[in-house]
Amino acid sequence: MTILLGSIADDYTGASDLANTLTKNGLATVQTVGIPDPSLALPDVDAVVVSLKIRSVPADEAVVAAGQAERWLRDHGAGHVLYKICSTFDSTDAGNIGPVTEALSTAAGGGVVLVTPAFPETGRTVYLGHLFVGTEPLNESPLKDHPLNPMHDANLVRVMARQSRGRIGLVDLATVSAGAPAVRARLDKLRAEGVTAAIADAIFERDLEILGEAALETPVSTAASGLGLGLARALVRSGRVPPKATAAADAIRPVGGHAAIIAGSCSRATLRQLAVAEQSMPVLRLDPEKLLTAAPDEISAALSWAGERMDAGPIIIAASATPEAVSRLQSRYGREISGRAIEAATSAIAAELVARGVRRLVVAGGETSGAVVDQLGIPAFLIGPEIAPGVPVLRTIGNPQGDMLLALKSGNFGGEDFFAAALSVMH
Ligand SMILES: Nc1ncnc2c1ncn2[C@@H]1O[C@H](COP(=O)(O)OP(=O)(O)O)[C@@H](O)[C@H]1O
Ligand SMILES: O=C(O)[C@@H](O)C(=O)COP(=O)(O)O
Repeated sequence: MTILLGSIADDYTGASDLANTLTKNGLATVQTVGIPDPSLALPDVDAVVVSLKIRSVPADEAVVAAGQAERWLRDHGAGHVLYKICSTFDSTDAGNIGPVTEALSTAAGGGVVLVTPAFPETGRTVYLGHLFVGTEPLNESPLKDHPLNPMHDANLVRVMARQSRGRIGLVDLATVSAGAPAVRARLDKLRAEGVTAAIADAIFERDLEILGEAALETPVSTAASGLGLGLARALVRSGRVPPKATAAADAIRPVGGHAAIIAGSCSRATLRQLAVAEQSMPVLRLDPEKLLTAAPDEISAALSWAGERMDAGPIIIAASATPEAVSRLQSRYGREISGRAIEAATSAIAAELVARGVRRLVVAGGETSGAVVDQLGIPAFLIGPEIAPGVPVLRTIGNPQGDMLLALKSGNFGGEDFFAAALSVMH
């Protein structure tokens, strides 16, 4: 297999979001969970997105994992490697967006790395280095209350500088609007000034097309799905993408079995989606404190509840809680400990539901999805049709439990009827 574009995603929902964008923009794409085992039969694709679960781990761990994935992607032909981060730049000051970007750039021979979380289709825009989520600056958006990576600064040049050894520059909107040659000239100037990475403004898709064209001439970029759109379109325009039969129809073939939804995201969007779904589906609200203090009991109670309802239709099990409840729990038990314990419990519940016949599974939350997919041991996914911007249907490849359909929903994504919409295309 020789690929044109490689990506390392810092979480699994983000990986499926990017794989969806690449597929929609003309690249046959597969999502792998970690570096694929050589025995795994992958289809012939233009792009591979290696999903890692490194968004919230110590930066040095993330650097090692991303470096191994980069080598695999380069060995399989990738001329450009995109480090897929969150469109809301989720990371703390000790986060790894800076360190991983620097390590990938060094491995590829240096230069200025273009960095942009812009993803206009989901309302993420960047102006003068400041990230907006819809109409709100990042630090006033719901991301200020994220359970693991609360975001308190919308100025990404500053955020990235706090995580980086090198200097961080800006490619402003006026330069982007002037076209790819102007962006290249700006990167050359920044490089001469000793800058190692630059936040790029982008508001419209055409900005991302320009940035994609400029980035494709460099070995590494760091971005959300928006730049994926630009890179994919630039590759297609270059005539280097061989024609292929579309795999979307194959990816959506029915799998039968029971259907379940597991939610660990505490985002405003997920809380609303749960409230809406509660009107038409059985929803079990887990007791988050019990998941920390008496997990086996709470898990087996949840499984009995599910067992009584699964034959009749889809069920939802959620740990999700309001920002106030999350912060109460965290102040008692610690942020990291609460998050990891709840992930362990939700993934244990998901695995047991699959053992009892669930074959269609929707997971809400990036960290939660990572924990669930790891627990199930799924090695890779084909990309099916889009349910909502950034969320495709996924079909397992090489799954020990047999073929399953999944949707890994980023906490912030999807309309208020997302859960019903997802199940309506997963049969
Ligand atoms: N009630 C709760 N209290 C505290 N933390 C929670 C609660 N419910 C879920 N969590 C944790 O919050 C984190 C949510 O992150 P994630 O799954 O990535 O969602 P999102 O996609 O919204 O960022 C996970 O670590 C999850 O275990
Ligand atoms: O870029 C995005 O916003 C998503 O692809 C993503 O990574 C979201 O992260 P989670 O909300 O943690 O799933």
